[in-house]
Amino acid sequence: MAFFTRQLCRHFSSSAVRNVVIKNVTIIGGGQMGAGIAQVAATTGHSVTLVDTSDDILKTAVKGIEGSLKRVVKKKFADKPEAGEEFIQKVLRNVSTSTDSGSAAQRSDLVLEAIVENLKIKQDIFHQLDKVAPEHTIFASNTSSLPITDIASTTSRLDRFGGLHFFNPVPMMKLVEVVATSATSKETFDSLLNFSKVLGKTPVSCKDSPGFIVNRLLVPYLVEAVRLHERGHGSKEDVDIAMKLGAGHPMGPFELADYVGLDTIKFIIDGWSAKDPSNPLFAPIEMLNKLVAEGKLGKKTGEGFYKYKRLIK
Ligand SMILES: CCCCCCC[C@H](O)CC(=O)SCCNC(=O)CCNC(=O)[C@H](O)C(C)(C)COP(=O)([O-])OP(=O)([O-])OC[C@H]1O[C@@H](n2cnc3c(N)ncnc32)[C@H](O)[C@@H]1OP(=O)([O-])[O-]
Ligand SMILES: NC(=O)c1ccc[n+]([C@@H]2O[C@H](COP(=O)([O-])OP(=O)(O)OC[C@H]3O[C@@H](n4cnc5c(N)ncnc54)[C@H](O)[C@@H]3O)[C@@H](O)[C@H]2O)c1
Repeated sequence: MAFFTRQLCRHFSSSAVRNVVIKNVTIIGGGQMGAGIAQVAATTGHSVTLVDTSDDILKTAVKGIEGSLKRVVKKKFADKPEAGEEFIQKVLRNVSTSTDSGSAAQRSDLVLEAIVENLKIKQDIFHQLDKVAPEHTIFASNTSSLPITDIASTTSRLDRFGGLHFFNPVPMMKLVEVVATSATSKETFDSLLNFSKVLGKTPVSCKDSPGFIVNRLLVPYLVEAVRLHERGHGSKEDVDIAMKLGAGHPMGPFELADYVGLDTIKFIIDGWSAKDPSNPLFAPIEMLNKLVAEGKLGKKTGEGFYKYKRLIK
């Protein structure tokens, strides 16, 4: 009963919070996803603070954003290099960096987390930020596989908490899965939906179910590709060619796994296996575990299933 009363109070205390127009955004985690989301949010005129654990990581993240903007500009401003450079500088002026998530959150309409796929770490950070962020501030996670309800559970703003699941590479991929838990308010959900549209993305609505829509279908596919190869039924190269030319995918499953990051894929499979240990789909995958143990995490470290000359960042 006490728990129920507490939940009701939370809903009442925030009933004054209407649709939040998101202008100031804090993004926690300046890795592949956080940097990509920061880029898109800054390009669409938002004021973005990108937070990570060290200035060196943040420097690399901003360099990555600049590199990605150069690729965009090469096409968009093909005949006007000066206008292209001006565009890049304008976008970069919208991005600031910080190693202090607390002070960044104090100035934010939205705090979006894109850190390592680990429930405890995500819970801890939101628990801390909940104490300092303004009442109207919406919290969201970019998790690939963890229940938003579990991540939100360490905060007192269950009605102002949702999922915003972007896809890699963020500047190119049009989809955002907008996830509502049973406690997410309609105002919060609408604000997140609207934010996704302002970023130029196409949002779809998802329930807080494992893997939402895309990963619930993509992860079993990827896992089966690796097992097929482990059984000796096809080389990595042939599996990738087959899925590109036979199924029209832009990348084969091994290329995609390297692109996403093998550590992230291992976190997802291990997490789902812990929740559903008898499901053979999520049993350990020897080849994947070995590569992760060796620090071969895919394109971001220069080697995964394949070797890469050029790193992502
Ligand atoms: C396995 C999954 C398991 C689950 C794991 C969870 C994952 C997660 O939760 C969900 C996901 O994200 S799932 C993953 C979902 N993701 C997928 O499924 C991705 C599937 N792959 C693809 O859609 C395409 O291969 C790409 C769009 C990545 C590249 O296109 P391409 O034609 O094959 O190769 P290209 O020639 O290199 O690039 C062409 C042009 O694209 C542009 N551009 C590219 N990157 C850019 C960037 N970062 N910035 C700016 N621009 C960028 C640029 O204009 C470039 O021209 P440039 O002249 O070279 O500068
Ligand atoms: N890689 C993908 O294709 C993809 C796609 C969609 C969603 N996601 C999800 O996005 C999240 C991030 O994935 P990624 O691929 O960008 O990972 P990444 O390893 O590239 O980046 C994670 C970043 O978070 C930083 N970080 C870790 N703990 C932190 C903390 N306490 N405070 C601040 N920064 C911290 C790390 O230093 C790193 O820079 C994960 O939850 C992942 O499941 C990944």
